[in-house]
Parts: sequence; C-alpha cells; structure tokens
Amino acid sequence: MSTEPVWPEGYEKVVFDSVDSTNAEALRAAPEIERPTWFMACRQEAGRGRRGRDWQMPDGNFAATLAMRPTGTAGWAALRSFMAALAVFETLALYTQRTRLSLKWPNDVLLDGGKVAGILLESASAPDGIDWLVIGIGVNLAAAPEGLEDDAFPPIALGGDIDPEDFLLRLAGHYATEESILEQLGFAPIREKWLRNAARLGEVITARTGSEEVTGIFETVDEAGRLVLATDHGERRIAAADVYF
Ligand SMILES: O=C(O)CCCC[C@@H]1SC[C@@H]2NC(=O)N[C@@H]21
Repeated sequence: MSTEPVWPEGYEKVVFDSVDSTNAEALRAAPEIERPTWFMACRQEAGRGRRGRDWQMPDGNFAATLAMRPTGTAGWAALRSFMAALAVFETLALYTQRTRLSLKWPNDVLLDGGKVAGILLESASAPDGIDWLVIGIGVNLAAAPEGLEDDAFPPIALGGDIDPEDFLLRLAGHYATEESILEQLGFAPIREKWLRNAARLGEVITARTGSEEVTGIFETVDEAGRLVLATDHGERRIAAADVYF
C-alpha cells in the first residue's frame, strides 16, 4: 500500500483486549462521549447480530463499534448503515480484488458471495430525532465462524494475517469520508455508489420481513434507503427485511 493512512480528525478510539460486545460497550459509553468514538475489541464474549442473533468472533477477526450523536431524524441517521457498508467495502478492497466484493441490502458485505462482514446499528431516540447511534461492524478477517443456522450466505474469511487495528485505521478513514459526503452532498452520491456495488441489482430476489416473504426484481434502493422490488402485484418498498438470492 503506497500511502500511509492517518487517523481521521475529530474521531476518538478506544481498544480493548476483551469485552462482552463492542456495541454494548459503546451503548454504555455513548451518553459520555464528546466526539464520535470507535470502540474496538480483540475478543467479544457476547457479540450480537441483527434480529437478535449471536455474532461469533473467532480469534483474529475484527469487531468495532462507532458511537456518535448525529443530528437529524432517525431515518436520516439510519442511512449510516449504507455508509458503514461502503466504508467496509472500500477497506476490504485494499486487501483483495474489488470484483470479489459486493453489497447485499441493507448492509452486508459479501466476498465471493459469502458473508465476510455484518453491521448492526442500534440507537436511542430523543423527542426530535435520536440521542445517540452506535454502528457495530464485524469482519471475518482471519476465520469464518462455524455452525451458524443461516447458511444462505455462508460466512467466509478474508484471510491474509491482517492486523485488526490496522484495519480499523483504514476503515475509520473511509467512514469519515462517507460522513463528509453525507454532510456536504446528502445521501444521493452514497446511494449511487452503493448501487454500483450492489449484488443482484436488476435480478429476482426475495425479502423476508418478520411477517411476509416478497419476491420481485431488485429495482433500486430509494432515497430513504428502502429496498424497491417490482413484484407481480406492483412495486413494493421495504424498510426492513433479510434478503435472499
Ligand atoms: O448480524 C449481522 O450481520 C450484524 C453483525 C454485527 C456484528 C458486530 S461485531 C462488532 C459489533 N459488536 C457486536 O456485538 N455486534 C457488532
């Protein structure tokens, strides 16, 4: 790698040997933080995933959570899941070929079609928006966890003996760039970049919400981050679901 990355201005970081979950740690610390802060851990004893699932973290993998106090509505804050996915995508692209990587709505990063990274946003609401937001990111740098129930996108590891702190340095830089883009230009360029790297755009996919399964052509992601599917019964815009190919 030619240029040495520098830690982004305005961000803090704290690195732990071991925690229950970096999201849990970030949630505990969030009320006290004065600047956006990354909480990284070399081990997690109780990592958590989306929809109440566990997140397994074999040794050498990456786990970190960014805690921040964003302004704006809850919907606007949630767009950061796309920014986090893009930052992970760009960071992984420093270590492997971009063509091996793709993005799965809303915020998974795939490597050769397997899940290499997962992102979990949690927040606390305030009367006029949200009080704080934490963005938890897990990346299978060294090893893919075994024995998961959901094997539609089998976990896959990047490999290559990458230092998680080095990964954080690069990831934090890419994430800070996405924040500047959101602040200066809004969500449109982020959405476009996300769509350029999306898996299965224009193809038939299935979205499983808590209550139904919707199959249709993956048309786009709208300005609110919703998945837009063209189904036999018309267009559907879906705010939250798990997607299957
Ligand atoms: O289910 C998913 O895809 C989301 C997984 C998110 C895992 C990361 S690891 C760092 C942070 N701490 C947690 O407990 N979870 C997130």
